Amino acid sequence: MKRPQAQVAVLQAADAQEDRRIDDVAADADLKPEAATRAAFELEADGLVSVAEETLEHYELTEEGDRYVRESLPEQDLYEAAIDAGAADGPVQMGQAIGASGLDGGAVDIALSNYARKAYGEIDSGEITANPDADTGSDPEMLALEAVADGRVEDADADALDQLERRGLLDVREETVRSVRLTDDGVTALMEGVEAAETVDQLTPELLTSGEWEDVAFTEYNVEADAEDVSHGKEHILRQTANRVKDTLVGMGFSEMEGPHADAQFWINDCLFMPQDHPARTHWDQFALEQPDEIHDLPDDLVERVRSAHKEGVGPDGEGYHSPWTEDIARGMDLRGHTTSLSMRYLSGHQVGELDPPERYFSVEKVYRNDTLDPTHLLEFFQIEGWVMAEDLSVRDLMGTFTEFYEQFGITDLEFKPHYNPYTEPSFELFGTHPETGEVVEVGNSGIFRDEVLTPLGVDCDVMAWGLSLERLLMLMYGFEDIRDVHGTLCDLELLRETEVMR
Ligand SMILES: N[C@@H](Cc1ccccc1)C(=O)O
Repeated sequence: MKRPQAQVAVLQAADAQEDRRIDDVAADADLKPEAATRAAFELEADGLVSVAEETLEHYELTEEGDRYVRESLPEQDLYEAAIDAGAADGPVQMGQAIGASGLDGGAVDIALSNYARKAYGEIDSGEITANPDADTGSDPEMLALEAVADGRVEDADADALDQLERRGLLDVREETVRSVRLTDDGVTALMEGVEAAETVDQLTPELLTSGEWEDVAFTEYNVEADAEDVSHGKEHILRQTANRVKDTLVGMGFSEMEGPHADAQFWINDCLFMPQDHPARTHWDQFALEQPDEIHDLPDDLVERVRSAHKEGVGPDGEGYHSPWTEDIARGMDLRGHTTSLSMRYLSGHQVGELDPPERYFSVEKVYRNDTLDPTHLLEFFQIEGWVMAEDLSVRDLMGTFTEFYEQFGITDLEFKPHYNPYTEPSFELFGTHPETGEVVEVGNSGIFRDEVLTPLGVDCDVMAWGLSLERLLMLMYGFEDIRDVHGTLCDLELLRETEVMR
């Protein structure tokens, strides 16, 4: 039988009686560990060897752990000092015990919290007692520290090891170890004789520069052979989904809007008929900018019409809030709390010129809100903004658009709830069902712009609009339960690596 050189070497180095670690096999076979691993997987696919995998844990004391094992744990020091101060007979002043223990700085807090946890005694309103029965000499955590230091991890108590890891006294590193063993077929193959095929299994720089590559025969690929995982960079799932959303909307006839992340309150709030003295004004809890603190280029004619809508109202009866309004406030700069600021810029005709209905625009862009972090909120998220301008739009058009859009992502159980926005009437919130928890999750907000918004913008037909959350869409598509696993500083890299892309 002819086999590539690396496979022959692994076959010859493997044993039928015992598992041999791939690293040892590689050393005997004079191969790099990766090459030996690959050859082993290829041989395994043909039934000539078996490959076993084992996860080994390596324990190592941290610098702090190492110090304690040579001296003592801070809580042991505190206990000794408390006993000396008479705390076994009744409460004594904590300051006295701490002073006598010689502990200072962060060590005091460490001592106190572990002292109480281990029931070495009690700490209450500045006084400390010592439990005379506490056996601090055989503290399980100290014993475990000693076991690790002496290379006898197997003697250590598992709970104590966990606790040491939590206290940062111990580092645990996992290693996957693979070993190979010859199968009966492998033994037979060796007995019948295995020769190295004159094939090349790797294209090397030498082959390329010498030109030899033209004459050699290459080993066939076995695309089914198991192989070692290599985690490489890939597009983030959120970015992938954002691009898919964009493609979907373009497919539905929309064009993309773009515009500033930091924008004037004018575009974020005033154009949306949110009174400057009204609580709704800050309902997204926008972040204000200190530098620059105001925008310079606002269109005068539009500013005038928006001012008038706020102060004098709109329409023959001048309906509206008749609220105070100053341009100074409108010029203030915020991080946008929604991308409806972009919709205002485009609808005003100042971005792409006069619009001729029907028109459809969208954006998939970041927005910023001073929310409280929790499983469904971050301080920033991607909003899928969109609007359709046409004659005679109704709520059915809005619902139909959402149904069509979400269907493309496999979401077919949308629910709508009447809602309030200062700038749309009617307004609707959208909900979907989380595939894992079964909970009904809000995914977006929508409505038909009020005349008080459209008239100053110079739009005289209907406009329906929405802001949907890309992250919530992702949660419904993939079943993620905590948005912090997906992005932000706490994200779970393993989850992101392993999540399969949906198309
Ligand atoms: N701006 C709204 C979404 C929305 C946009 C346009 C019309 C209606 C609602 C939000 O952030 O929730």
